[in-house]
Amino acid sequence: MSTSVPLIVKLLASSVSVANRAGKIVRDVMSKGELGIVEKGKDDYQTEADRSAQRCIIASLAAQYPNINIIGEEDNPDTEGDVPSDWIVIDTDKDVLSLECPSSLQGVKEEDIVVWVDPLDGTSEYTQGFLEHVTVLIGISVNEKPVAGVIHQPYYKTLIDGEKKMGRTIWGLQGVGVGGFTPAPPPDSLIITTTRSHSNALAEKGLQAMNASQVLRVGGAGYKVLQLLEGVASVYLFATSGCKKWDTCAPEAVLSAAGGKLTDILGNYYKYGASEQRLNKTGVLAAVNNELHSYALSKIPEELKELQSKK
Ligand SMILES: Nc1ncnc2c1ncn2[C@@H]1O[C@H](COP(=O)(O)O)[C@@H](OP(=O)(O)O)[C@H]1O
Ligand SMILES: [Mg+2]
Ligand SMILES: [Mg+2]
Ligand SMILES: [Mg+2]
Repeated sequence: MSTSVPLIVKLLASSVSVANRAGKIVRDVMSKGELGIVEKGKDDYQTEADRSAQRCIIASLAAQYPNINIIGEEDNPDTEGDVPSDWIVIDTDKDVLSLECPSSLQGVKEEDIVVWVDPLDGTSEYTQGFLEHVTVLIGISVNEKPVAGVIHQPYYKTLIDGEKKMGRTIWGLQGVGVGGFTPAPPPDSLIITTTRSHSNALAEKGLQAMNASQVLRVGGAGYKVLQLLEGVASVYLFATSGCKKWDTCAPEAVLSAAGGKLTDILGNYYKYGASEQRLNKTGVLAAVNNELHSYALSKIPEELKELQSKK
């Protein structure tokens, strides 16, 4: 049966299943309490959860899709050894597997795809106990465009028949929409969501220019995009460099499948080909619809745009 499922749909269904497994790894590392923190650079950390979740995701997808280029955030010195067998997930999410593939994506081949993996988005928040901000991101791009993605939130709590369930998985597919949660309209006033742990003078300049009624400072690109989709914030602004392709690929795919838009602060889309530079040099501006995105873009000072484009 699965041979008749178009590649993009099957890959998205695999990504949902493996993101759930990676989320469990993220919770298990925290429960054990041995985070194994490594400082990669200034304000840039990696934990055992980042390393293990990435090994789980890449090993699982590479085993099933050998010709897809999969790029993960972490340089894993320990990828050489065997990945534990219970980390290799070959299940596919049944609901996603039954989605109708849009005609524009039906002929996609493994060679056309680049998958961007952020095994743990919001590492600073993870180490500081802001666990709700943490997400696992798997972004699927075709010919440089994010067309499908998964945002898994390992610490999201729900009660099902009186029983506590941990984690939820949100997916998006171009031309189909989003699933795994209920989107909500944006707030009535302008509420901006932005970085909690990576601000600088340029980022603050951008925020000031927005003249927002409220600024929410939270961790992770995945969580900020969830706030847009759930009507908690109107605009996500990070008017400086620092985010990378693995931070924005899945969030952009999910947001655009829901009718939203994620660009740099000049209003240009990022490209997700394998040879693109990892750094999103010119910042992030995102909103749940084009109108809010254009409004926010019009408020960014020209001087700030010029400064960023020259960097
Ligand atoms: N100056 C910087 N240096 C390193 N990473 C940065 C950064 N600014 C943003 N990022 C990365 O972009 C993601 C979202 O950032 P923020 O939470 O500050 O909005 C985080 O991903 P990771 O947690 O996956 O590394 C964060 O590390
Ligand atoms: Mg990181
Ligand atoms: Mg990240
Ligand atoms: Mg990360």
